[in-house]
Amino acid sequence: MTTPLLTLQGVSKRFTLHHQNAAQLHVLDQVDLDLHPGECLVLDGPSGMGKSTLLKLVYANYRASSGTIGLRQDDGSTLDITQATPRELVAMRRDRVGYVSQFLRVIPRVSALDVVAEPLLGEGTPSPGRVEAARQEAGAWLTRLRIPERLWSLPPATFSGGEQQRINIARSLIQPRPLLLLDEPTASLDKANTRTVIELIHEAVARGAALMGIFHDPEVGAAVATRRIEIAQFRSAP
Ligand SMILES: Nc1ncnc2c1ncn2[C@@H]1O[C@H](COP(=O)(O)OP(=O)(O)OP(=O)(O)O)[C@@H](O)[C@H]1O
Repeated sequence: MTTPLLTLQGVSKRFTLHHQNAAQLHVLDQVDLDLHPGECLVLDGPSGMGKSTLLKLVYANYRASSGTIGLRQDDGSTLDITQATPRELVAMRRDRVGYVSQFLRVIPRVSALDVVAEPLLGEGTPSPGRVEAARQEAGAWLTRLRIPERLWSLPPATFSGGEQQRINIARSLIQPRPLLLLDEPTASLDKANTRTVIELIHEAVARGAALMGIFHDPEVGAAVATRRIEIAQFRSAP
């Protein structure tokens, strides 16, 4: 077995509900989990059990109440995401971890093509050649995800839910990062685009990425999973 890319040890998450006299909501308790390159781990479990919360902890949208989340770096060292500085998190999201949620965070006045190309531009001011190459690549992704060319120059704010979701997928996958977190990436998609996303997931697994995802469509989950876990096992009594 390969060395894990991601290692969760004793990870717990409680929310403090400030509108309810600071009551504590215990969502995840003592999560121990390894994720290896070339795996697609599907999170199963009823609604509200903490599947999205687990992905958000790994992406550092939420801070763990306890435990460590280790992400192996290229030099063999480990970044503990729970302790990472803002600068380390920016670099982590740029280079190492992609996150596809159901919703696109729209950037005002930026065209769909540039929204998708942007992760390829890196830091600083890119050369015109680099911008052109990134746009070419973005166009290939938009074509593959069946976004009509007439939409490429428009900002995605007014796109349909399924179109926005495909822009989000292209933007999140265009840069081949080692870890991908997928929160219902096919929720608004038709059959043809769902099949394309399944192919993209298979390609990411084949290149050695590690994936962790939530799929409410059981057929999609079955098509992509190399391993599954039931998230309810990490629930504790409040
Ligand atoms: N920011 C937050 N503040 C307070 N409670 C939260 C917050 N985020 C999530 N929760 C609560 O944590 C619990 C788990 O939510 P989560 O979204 O992780 O569930 P899920 O398993 O992904 O559900 P679904 O399958 O319905 O998407 C829910 O009870 C939810 O209300």
